[in-house]
Amino acid sequence: MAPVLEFPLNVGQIDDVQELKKSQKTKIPNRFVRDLSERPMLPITALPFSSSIPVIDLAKLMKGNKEEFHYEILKLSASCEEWGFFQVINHEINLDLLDKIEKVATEFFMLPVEEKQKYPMAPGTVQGYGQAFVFSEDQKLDWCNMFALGLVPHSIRNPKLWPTNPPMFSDTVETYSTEIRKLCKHLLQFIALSLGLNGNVFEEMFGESVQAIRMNYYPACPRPDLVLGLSPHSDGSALTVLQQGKGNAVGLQILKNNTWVPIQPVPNALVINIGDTVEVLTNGRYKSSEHRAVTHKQKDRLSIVTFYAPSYDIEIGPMPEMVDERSPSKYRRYNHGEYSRHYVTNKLQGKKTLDFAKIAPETV
Ligand SMILES: COC(=O)C(/C=C/C1=C(C)CCCC1(C)C)=C/O[C@H]1C=C(C)C(=O)O1
Ligand SMILES: O=C(O)CCC(=O)C(=O)O
Ligand SMILES: [Fe+2]
Repeated sequence: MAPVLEFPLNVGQIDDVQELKKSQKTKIPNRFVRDLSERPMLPITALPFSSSIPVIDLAKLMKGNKEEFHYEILKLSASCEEWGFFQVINHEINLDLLDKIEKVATEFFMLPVEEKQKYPMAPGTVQGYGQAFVFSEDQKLDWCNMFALGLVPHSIRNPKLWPTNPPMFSDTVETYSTEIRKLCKHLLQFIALSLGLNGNVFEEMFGESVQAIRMNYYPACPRPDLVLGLSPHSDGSALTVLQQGKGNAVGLQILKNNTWVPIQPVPNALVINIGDTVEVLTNGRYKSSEHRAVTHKQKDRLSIVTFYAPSYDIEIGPMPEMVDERSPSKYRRYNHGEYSRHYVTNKLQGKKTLDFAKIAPETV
């Protein structure tokens, strides 16, 4: 199933942000200037909770003793309930591979714009090079260039969008994605255990999980106070794995208690967040938190993001173990393919996309 819009869209002129930057103008085009209520508060680095996102040691879950395992599982459960985010260390992914994907992604974004535009993201679609989630002429744009590919199942791949340059790009994406897929499977097992469920419950339910990768390149911006790198949203996936470029600016922020909390990168860690699907399956116990990216005046930033989601064929709804008299069902049952289509055909707008699944949107 290709989740695309079927009518022609007029999205207006979408400027390539790296090219805008090269033109050395300090004036930000109006389409990137956010309304006052949406503008980020700067400085962005020293807010009170900035170091609070929990760090989970996967080694303690995979091969720790009983006490270590128990402690880490409790930490995992608290992270998913309170933050919907955590960072994972000792994730068993070769650090050279993390460097390599960052290298090929950076090389790709450094190519001449004409080369990158050989893989265009058509309006209303989410794969290729450009800006996703733009549906109208008057929609504000993100200060970001994106490149995204569907990976699994093979039927969602568009071979025309796989770059031949840099030469190692496609092979590196394949190797990286295989490793990240294993990590997602392990994390979902521990997430199930942290809920008191059978460790295989998600994998058995998901069928052949959908996997996609998106590389986000946020050039430095002369007016980071006026723009957003990426609009506020929650992810439609079950789980998202985010790799932040080494030595980059801090840019990811999570909305917690009505405050945008910056995520300080931990060396060699991967950021994990709970997506809408796990929020629905757990009947809201584990949160798919709203997040966004902001830009930096001097430094560029790269993030490499993997979305891991159930097969489009499966039906989703709160798991019976997560529903009782005190916690009645907050979400209806629906087909994940339909949710996916709904997600990719609407602009990123906080957690609004999840209204699709809510029984009483205003009360959850
Ligand atoms: C911000 O989220 C996304 O960009 C995104 C897109 C994912 C996809 C591709 C880049 C190509 C193949 C299809 C797919 C929709 C998976 C998020 O992915 C989430 C959203 C849904 C829904 C989902 O299943 O994964
Ligand atoms: O770049 C980031 O830190 C955020 C990326 C993100 O949230 C996404 O791609 O869905
Ligand atoms: Fe996201």
